[in-house]
Amino acid sequence: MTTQQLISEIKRKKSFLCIGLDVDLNKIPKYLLEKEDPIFAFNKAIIDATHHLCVAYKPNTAFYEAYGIKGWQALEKTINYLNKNHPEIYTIADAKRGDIGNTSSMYAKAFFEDLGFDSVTVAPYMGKDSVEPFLAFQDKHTILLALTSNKGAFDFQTKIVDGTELYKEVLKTSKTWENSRNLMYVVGATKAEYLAEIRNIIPDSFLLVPGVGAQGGNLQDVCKYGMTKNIGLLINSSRGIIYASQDENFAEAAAKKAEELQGQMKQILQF
Ligand SMILES: O=c1ccn([C@@H]2O[C@H](COP(=O)(O)O)[C@@H](O)[C@H]2O)c(=O)[nH]1
Repeated sequence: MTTQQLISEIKRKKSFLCIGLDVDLNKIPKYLLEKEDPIFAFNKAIIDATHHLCVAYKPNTAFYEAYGIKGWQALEKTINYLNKNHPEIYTIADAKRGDIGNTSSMYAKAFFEDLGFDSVTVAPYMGKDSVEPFLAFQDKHTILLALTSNKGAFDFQTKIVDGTELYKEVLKTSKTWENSRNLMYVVGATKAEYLAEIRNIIPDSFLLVPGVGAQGGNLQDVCKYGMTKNIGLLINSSRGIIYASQDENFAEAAAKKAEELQGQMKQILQF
């Protein structure tokens, strides 16, 4: 999906909500465990109930890899279901990959060609040659970790290196890489106070913003400092939406939570 198509969808749905599909078998309703593929059954119910409220879904691959071959099959079924039934919805493989060039090429092939995701999250630590194999794919996005939502972000990302914070160096340097138009960046909602400075460096790039809901980030603050004329934000909530209830009504409860966030987004987009 192109950036322009994503922007059109955001405007059409009046939503820049991304729902995280982080399926933990200990947290889903017990009756689903009887199904042949409980993870996919859960995802399908969540997608069916929420697809009109969001513009993106983000499965974090850890939650699938943790269940071995069955988990990977459930991930494949989920992305196939989305691409077949909701091709207008943007998909993010939150996999945080990145390695030497030839290995990164294989990661890119796995997520973009084999699974058919629109984007994948990538760690910038190994530098240009570890990221460019992802950027080589046309109409696919590479979402680079910039300033993450966790406390550990202060261990390295905000450290001053050669007179500038490391995360700012990631933003500045990555703009010079081949096909950098295919870049988006992760900035945690818990780091909203950094967004004004981030926007000075990357005024137009899309940001994937996890950390509202369970991690305590604030939607209004993120929008105040991070929104661009083309919105430029995908706000992710995972646990805050998908685990709204553990009863049989879990999908409706998730839709209610998603609707609350989408309602706030709709209001913000009016101004
Ligand atoms: O900085 C980051 C990068 C990625 N994540 C991921 O986003 C979701 C957040 O889930 P919640 O349940 O809404 O807290 C999860 O998959 C994280 O691994 C992040 O939180 N922060």
